[in-house]
Amino acid sequence: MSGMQREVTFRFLAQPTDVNFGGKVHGGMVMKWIDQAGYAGAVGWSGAYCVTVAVGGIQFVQPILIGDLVTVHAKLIHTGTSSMHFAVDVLARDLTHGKERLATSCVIVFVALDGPDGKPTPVPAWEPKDDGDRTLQEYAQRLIELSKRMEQEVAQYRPPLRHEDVGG
Ligand SMILES: CCCCCCCCCCCCCCCC(=O)SCCNC(=O)CCNC(=O)[C@H](O)C(C)(C)COP(=O)(O)OP(=O)(O)OC[C@H]1O[C@@H](n2cnc3c(N)ncnc32)[C@H](O)[C@@H]1OP(=O)(O)O
Repeated sequence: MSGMQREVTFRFLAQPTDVNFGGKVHGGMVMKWIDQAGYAGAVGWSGAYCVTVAVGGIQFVQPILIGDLVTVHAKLIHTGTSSMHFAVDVLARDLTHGKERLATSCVIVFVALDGPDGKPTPVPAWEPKDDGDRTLQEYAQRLIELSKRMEQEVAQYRPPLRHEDVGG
């Protein structure tokens, strides 16, 4: 039921196909897991088809190795009209030693659409319940501001796209 499921957790083992030549999981693979967990959270919250629009504050803190137990935890921390902002932590645990460590964290933003090729559609509003929630919501809002400033910065240096550049 939409508006009821705030958190999603994926848990699996890091496999040889996930790692680079140095034996560490590719950053791109970690981002794929983040995208998938965020997508599951966004669809679970909104009950609609969702697309990724932004990722902010991503930090690769520690590597993930083959055989580590990986936990990807996505938690809704802010909703706009059609957007849902999830704080995602990726944790890794060497099963032989048992200690879990933070590998990667970020905030990922999804927008609910009224169909796979549709337009943004409203999502159920989420309200913070305690000070911890309020702190996370403020963090999401600060990242939106930073993202807008970054877009303005990038726009100054990106040449305008021509019609033929986009395959039209
Ligand atoms: C039925 C099929 C089943 C399939 C099931 C199988 C799938 C099983 C595997 C799934 C695995 C995972 C999948 C992941 C999902 C993808 O990876 S989707 C692919 C990557 N993403 C895209 O292609 C999206 C491309 N972007 C777009 O199409 C357009 O930007 C959008 C999202 C339609 C928005 O259009 P727009 O005209 O910019 O709309 P606008 O009203 O201005 O903004 C909408 C909202 O986005 C927010 N926004 C826009 N830009 C930003 C930004 N940079 N930062 C923050 N917020 C932003 C706005 O603030 C606004 O928020 P609200 O105020 O409504 O809360």
